[in-house]
Amino acid sequence: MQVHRNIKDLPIFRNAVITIGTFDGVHLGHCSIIGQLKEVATRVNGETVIITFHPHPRRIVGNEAQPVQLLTSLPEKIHLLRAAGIDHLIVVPFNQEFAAQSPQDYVESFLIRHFNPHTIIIGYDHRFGHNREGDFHLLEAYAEKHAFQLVEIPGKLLEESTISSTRIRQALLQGDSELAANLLGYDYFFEGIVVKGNQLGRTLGFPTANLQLTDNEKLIPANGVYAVTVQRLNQTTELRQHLNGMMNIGVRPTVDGLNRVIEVNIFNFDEDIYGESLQVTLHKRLREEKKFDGLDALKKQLALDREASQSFLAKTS
Ligand SMILES: Cc1cc2nc3c(=O)[nH]c(=O)nc-3n(C[C@H](O)[C@H](O)[C@H](O)COP(=O)(O)O)c2cc1C
Ligand SMILES: Nc1ncnc2c1ncn2[C@@H]1O[C@H](COP(=O)(O)OP(=O)(O)O)[C@@H](O)[C@H]1O
Repeated sequence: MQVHRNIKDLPIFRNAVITIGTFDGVHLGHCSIIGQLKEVATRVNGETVIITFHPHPRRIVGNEAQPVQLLTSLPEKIHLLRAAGIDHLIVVPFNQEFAAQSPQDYVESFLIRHFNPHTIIIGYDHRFGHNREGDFHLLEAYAEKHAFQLVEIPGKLLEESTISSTRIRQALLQGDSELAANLLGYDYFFEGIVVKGNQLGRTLGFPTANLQLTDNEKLIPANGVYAVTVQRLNQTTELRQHLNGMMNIGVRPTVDGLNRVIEVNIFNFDEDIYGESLQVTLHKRLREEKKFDGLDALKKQLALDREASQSFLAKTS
């Protein structure tokens, strides 16, 4: 897959079969659109082209008090789309100027001029241009004159599909990581750098790597204890070491209850990994975070959590 970030420097596409969207999460709903894109491209001997925007448009033109938290960082999205077998990904820098284009300019000066589409596959509710005034009907008006095919993803399919980035975000925020995984088609993951905590973990017999997420727009799932796998990247060899563990997301009411932290205890592991980067995949939420009556009670629970996590991971690996 070729990734293009400069609209002014695009190749000439062969029968571009295009879809447009933010594709946050690259979930199963997105995958069915990608399947359709590939099918058409094969039939017309064309290339599959996805146009996406970065930053997320809702971060630029949205008026939400809480900025939208994302399921995938840009590098993760690129990785997932590459794995899905797309030929070209165009990452359009989304800014006020791009958002302010009239819908007519968007179609003529952006879509047609730069992509000369053979086919555009788009949801019936897709909106574009200033104030999201452009819609499917406007594209239809251009289709004949500029000789491109317009394929509508039927509204019925979109409405009946229970898969949406919003629903997956809600599932993760409510602690339903299994539902999220069923809709994503993979287990949710994030990446972080190991930072110093208050060095209490090792005295409990459960050292925990405290993580600072690499991408601060990434969604942090609900507080609680999770069975996880960890990928540790060896910077020199670029090999990934796969490890099992358990993770707590929360404020640790037993010890301080102040800041929200993400911390992972890795099983059968004893190395100093401060400053390293870990990718953590959530496999199951085991329980809520609780306030224990002292550190001994917490330690006993951690031993039970380790058993629960190990037995869950043994079943799934
Ligand atoms: C799997 C796991 C579950 C945890 N569950 C709780 C909990 O329910 N309540 C709590 O107060 N702290 C919980 N903790 C956090 C511990 O209090 C924390 O790891 C300990 O204070 C060490 O902190 P440090 O890494 O800053 O040294 C949990 C930690 C892990 C790794
Ligand atoms: N099994 C393990 N799981 C997680 N971290 C470990 C483990 N063994 C050693 N470590 C190292 O110890 C650190 C965690 O120890 P801890 O006492 O909890 O300190 P901190 O409060 O700084 O996180 C990790 O950042 C890592 O460098």
